[in-house]
Amino acid sequence: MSRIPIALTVAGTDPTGGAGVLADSKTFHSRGVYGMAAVTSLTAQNTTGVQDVFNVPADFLEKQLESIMSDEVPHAMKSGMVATVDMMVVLANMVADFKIPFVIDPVMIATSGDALMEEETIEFLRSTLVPKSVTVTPNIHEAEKITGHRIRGEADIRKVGRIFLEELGAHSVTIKGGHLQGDAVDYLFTRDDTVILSEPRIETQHTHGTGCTFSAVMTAEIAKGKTLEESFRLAKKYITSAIRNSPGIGKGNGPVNHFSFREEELHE
Ligand SMILES: Nc1ncnc2c1ncn2[C@@H]1O[C@H](COP(=O)(O)OP(=O)(O)O)[C@@H](O)[C@H]1O
Ligand SMILES: Cc1ncc(COP(=O)(O)O)c(N)n1
Repeated sequence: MSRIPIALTVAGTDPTGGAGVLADSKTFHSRGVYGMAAVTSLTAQNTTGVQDVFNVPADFLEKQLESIMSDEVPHAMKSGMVATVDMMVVLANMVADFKIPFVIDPVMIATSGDALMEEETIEFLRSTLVPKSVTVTPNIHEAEKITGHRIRGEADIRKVGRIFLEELGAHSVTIKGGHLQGDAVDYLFTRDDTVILSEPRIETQHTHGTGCTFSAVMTAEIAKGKTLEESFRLAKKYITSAIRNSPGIGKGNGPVNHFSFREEELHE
C-alpha cells in the first residue's frame, strides 16, 4: 500500500517537455503526487510543430499497463494522446477492469495545428471511453468534433455540455474556453450542477501543453481524494499561473511553467 497518492498518465511524448507525459509528470510532481506513465506514441515535436509520430504497437501499450497494474494500482489516471483505435481498445479494457477514476483529455491536434488522433479513433472515444470517465476535458475544437455541434459562444457551450451528459453518457464534462475570444472561461457540467470559472486572458503565444497540464492537475487532485469541483478550481488557478509565468522556451508556442503555482503558494 503506497503512502503517497499515485496518478497515472497514458499519453504520448513531447521530447521538448512541454506537453504529453513529461508535462503530466512535472504537474503530478508539483502537486505532491507520485506519477506513473504508459507511453502511447513517441512524437518528434518541438514548440514550432510536430515533425513525426511513431505509434507504439497496441500490445506493447497493454504490456506497460500490465506491468503497472500487477505491481501497484494508481489512485487516478488520465489519458492524453491515444492515436489509434487499437490502443484505445486496450485502454478501455483496462479502465473497465480496474475502475480507477479516469480523466480523458481528448487530444486531437497540437497547439501548432498538427493532427494527433486518427479520425476513426474519435468515434470509439465518443461511444466507448467517454461514459467510463469521471470527466472529459475537451477544448472548443475537440468538443465540436465529439458532438458534431458548432460552438460560437456560451449558449452553444451549454448545449454541447448537455449533449455530453444526456446523449453520450458522460458523468461530467469540463469544456475549456481557451480558444474563444475574451476572458479564458471554462465550464464544468455535472448531472447536478454547472460551475463556470473565468480568468483574464493572458496575451502570450506560450500555451503549448496547457490542456495536458490542466487535466494532469485535475487527475492529481482526484488522486488525493478531492472532489471534481475542487479539482477543477485548483486546475484553473494552476494553469493561469503556469501560463502567466511561462519560461520562454523555444522558437514557437513555448511551454508553460509547471512549478510557478507551487512557488506562488509558498510565497503566500
Ligand atoms: N491565453 C490564455 N490566458 C489565460 N488562460 C488561458 C489562455 N489560453 C488557455 N487558457 C486556459 O488554459 C486551459 C487550457 O485551455 P485550452 O487552451 O482551451 O485547451 P487546449 O490546451 O486543450 O487547447 C484552460 O483553463 C483555458 O481557459
Ligand atoms: C504528445 C502530445 N500530447 C498532447 C499534445 C497536445 O498538447 P496541448 O496540451 O497543447 O493540447 C501534444 N502537443 N503532444
